[in-house]
Amino acid sequence: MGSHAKHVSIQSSASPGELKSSLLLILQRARIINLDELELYFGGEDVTDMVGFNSPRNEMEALSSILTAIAKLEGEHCSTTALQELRVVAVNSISELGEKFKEEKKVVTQSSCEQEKGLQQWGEDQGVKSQLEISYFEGAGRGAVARQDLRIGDIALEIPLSVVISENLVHEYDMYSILEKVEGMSAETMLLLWSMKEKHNPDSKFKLYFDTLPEVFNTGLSFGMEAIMALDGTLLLEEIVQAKEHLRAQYDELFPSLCNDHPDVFPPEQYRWEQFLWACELWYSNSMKIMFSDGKLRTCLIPIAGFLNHSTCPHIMHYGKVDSTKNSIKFPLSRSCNAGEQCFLGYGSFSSSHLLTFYGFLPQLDNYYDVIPLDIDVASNEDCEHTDPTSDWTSHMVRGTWFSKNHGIFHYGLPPPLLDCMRRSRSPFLQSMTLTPENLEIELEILRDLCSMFRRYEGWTRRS
Ligand SMILES: C[S@@+](CC[C@H](N)C(=O)[O-])C[C@H]1O[C@@H](n2cnc3c(N)ncnc32)[C@H](O)[C@@H]1O
Repeated sequence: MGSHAKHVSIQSSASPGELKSSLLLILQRARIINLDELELYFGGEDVTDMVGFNSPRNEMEALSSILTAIAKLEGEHCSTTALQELRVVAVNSISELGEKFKEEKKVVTQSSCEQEKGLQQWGEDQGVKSQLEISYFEGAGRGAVARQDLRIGDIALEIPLSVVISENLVHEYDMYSILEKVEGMSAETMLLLWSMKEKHNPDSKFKLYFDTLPEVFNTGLSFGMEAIMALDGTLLLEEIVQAKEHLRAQYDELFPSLCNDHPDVFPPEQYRWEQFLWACELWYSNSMKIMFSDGKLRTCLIPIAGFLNHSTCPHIMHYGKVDSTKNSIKFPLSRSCNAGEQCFLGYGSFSSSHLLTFYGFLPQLDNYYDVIPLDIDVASNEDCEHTDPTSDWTSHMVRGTWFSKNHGIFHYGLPPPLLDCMRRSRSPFLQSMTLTPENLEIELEILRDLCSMFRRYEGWTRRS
């Protein structure tokens, strides 16, 4: 790390070129600080491999952290022209990144959004502050569009807690006294059962919200026979089948007994399996995890914010915490969004199979989180743990080698911890990766091992 711990000094008379170079030096360090576990795994053994671009997420987080540091310095009265100019260079870099990883979605002009407008109006009457309006987009349903030019730090949306659907709400309903006695009942399941019934309540406070929800979600959980047949033999189908089996078991544990024991509270016609699945899809694809002022993380449905679509390089990244002074949830911008442009949220670092199973869409751009887990017999690789502290990963995976920076010998675009583990299983006392005949022999063995391992996934790769 030695050479990376240097200070970066910026002259007040720095030229634009010098400012760009300074930003790059700071950015190289910020990228490392903001690496996530997956990026560390695929990154390399040496931090110098990770000072370059790692992923849109890492780049956005790194640039945002630089802006935060600049704002902090300015707050401490260190405001200088050089600092302000550095800020401009960082903001421009974020815009360039946004352009490069832009999600292209066309507005469907012929679809009216009367119901959505009604919900927006209801929200605003309840104290929602919104800089967004709703439109339909090709292949993505509704999405939110900036009403005016929005800059970094602007609040695109602010939702008071009074219109957020969270576990506290269920406590006010008669089903709560029944559900709280059911062993193993979670707050999420209570909310799910509550939403199945509330959807049909003509007097619900959330009637306008329920009216805007799709009748059909089309996530992987409700894929029809044709899609299932097409996915035969894939890891994706395995994920979908497992998720569905889990939900079915959960449903069978609760029904029909709840309906039999309390038909007035759980009318059988509102608690069929298809309706349960609809509610699961609603919660999987529309809920957000929010940190409340008491420090508890709660799964919530947030009307209006639920119209925001996902992007790999979103405008809104840092959300999910209740502002205790305002008792609201704010959605601030991490990159600017021009008037008329769709404003995207980051749902999380999900693989495409997860997005398809639980949200029903595939991202347009390359997904850095698409990984294939590998089963490696760790028992025969015990030496890995003792000889090298950097190889203590217990699970291994691969992803598209085009994401990798290093394709040369000893690397092959594959994750270093995986190769390391395989090398040590072949030669526990291997010292270095030098071009000796012995090492090359080991490399050949490893490549053969990899070939046979990947052959097991051939069915999957041929289909994907
Ligand atoms: C929170 S909702 C967003 C609003 C949604 N488009 C609607 O009309 O209700 C999440 C759902 O939006 C869709 N979606 C979100 N991001 C998308 C994207 N980038 N491309 C396509 N569909 C997307 C998926 O159907 C997903 O399940």
